[in-house]
Amino acid sequence: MNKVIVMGASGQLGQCLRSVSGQYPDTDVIFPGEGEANVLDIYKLEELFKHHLPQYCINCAAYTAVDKAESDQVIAGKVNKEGPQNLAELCNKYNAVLIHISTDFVFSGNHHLPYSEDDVPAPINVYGVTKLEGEQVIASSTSKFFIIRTSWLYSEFGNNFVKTMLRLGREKTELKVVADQIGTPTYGVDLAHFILKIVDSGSESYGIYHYSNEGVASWYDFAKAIFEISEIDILVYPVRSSEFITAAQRPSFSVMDKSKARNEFKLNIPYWRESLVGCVTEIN
Ligand SMILES: NC(=O)C1=CN([C@@H]2O[C@H](COP(=O)(O)OP(=O)(O)OC[C@H]3O[C@@H](n4cnc5c(N)ncnc54)[C@H](OP(=O)(O)O)[C@@H]3O)[C@@H](O)[C@H]2O)C=CC1
Ligand SMILES: Cc1cn([C@H]2C[C@H](O)[C@@H](COP(=O)(O)OP(=O)(O)O[C@H]3O[C@@H](C)C(=O)[C@@H](O)[C@H]3O)O2)c(=O)[nH]c1=O
Repeated sequence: MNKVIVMGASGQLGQCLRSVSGQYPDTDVIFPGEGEANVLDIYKLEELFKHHLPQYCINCAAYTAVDKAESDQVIAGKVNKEGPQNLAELCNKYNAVLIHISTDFVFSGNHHLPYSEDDVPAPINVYGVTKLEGEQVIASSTSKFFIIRTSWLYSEFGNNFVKTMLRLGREKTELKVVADQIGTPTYGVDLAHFILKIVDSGSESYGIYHYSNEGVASWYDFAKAIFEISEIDILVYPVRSSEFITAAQRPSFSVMDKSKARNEFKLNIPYWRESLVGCVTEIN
């Protein structure tokens, strides 16, 4: 029986993991409460490791407020860099595998073809910089790690773009959504299955993996699909990023190539719209 401990258990992805963990009977997944699993509290973290002696640690804890990070660099840096460093050092000491979640926002967005794991990251906002630092510090602190870069995460849990659109759809009659940022949505429940499949597989092919749903969309396409599937009648206008001003700049293209994950773990990844239908049904 694999013992797995989840950090950031009450966040969106943490809750997705909780919702599917029962489908993995050979894995004992522990979800510590927030008080006992602050990734910046190395002493309490070590107590957790000593007590549970996990084979895997899944790090879903992060500072994810992309715009706020621009003016909150210190705390974003601590959570997204020092947190992973603490966990990597403990995993190394207690011989556990670290599964850490990173982001498409480590890339600049200057590509026109999907980013592979070998492409050089060059983040263009504070959140992306701190997430890249988290990746780098893991790679220099331990060797048994999986870093999963994902993108545009949504689910029935926590805060995300789908839930924001459903709320705005109830409050407004029209909406502007950027059409010049291209990426791929990822259903958190699909990602949670991928993470627990890695654990189940016992794979030692450590390293960085890209994972999102299949396909390509702009935030505008994504919003249109959310309203269509939910049968919400609202006018949605495609706009340029320059017409929707935000504190943080976002990559204009962050589609990721998933062939490494697909081949290594024999995955059949759902197309983004299919998974969106499942999520919206779940929310309704
Ligand atoms: N959301 C997205 O669109 C994407 C997310 N990712 C990555 O996926 C991962 C999961 O994201 P998601 O679940 O959506 O994020 P959430 O913001 O929903 O969850 C993050 C969790 O981490 C917790 N947390 C913050 N600081 C600490 C700390 N010091 N110690 C322990 N826990 C802490 C938060 O608690 P609290 O709320 O109390 O601060 C929250 O529960 C993150 O690594 C993120 O960078 C990657 C691509 C897209
Ligand atoms: C609410 C809203 C947003 N937008 C734009 C702003 C932004 O460019 C885009 C997405 O907005 P959000 O702020 O919801 O999403 P954002 O926080 O940028 O999402 C990112 O989060 C981090 C954590 C990641 O790692 C990324 O992969 C990505 O998912 O949509 C509109 O154009 N119209 C709107 O009404």
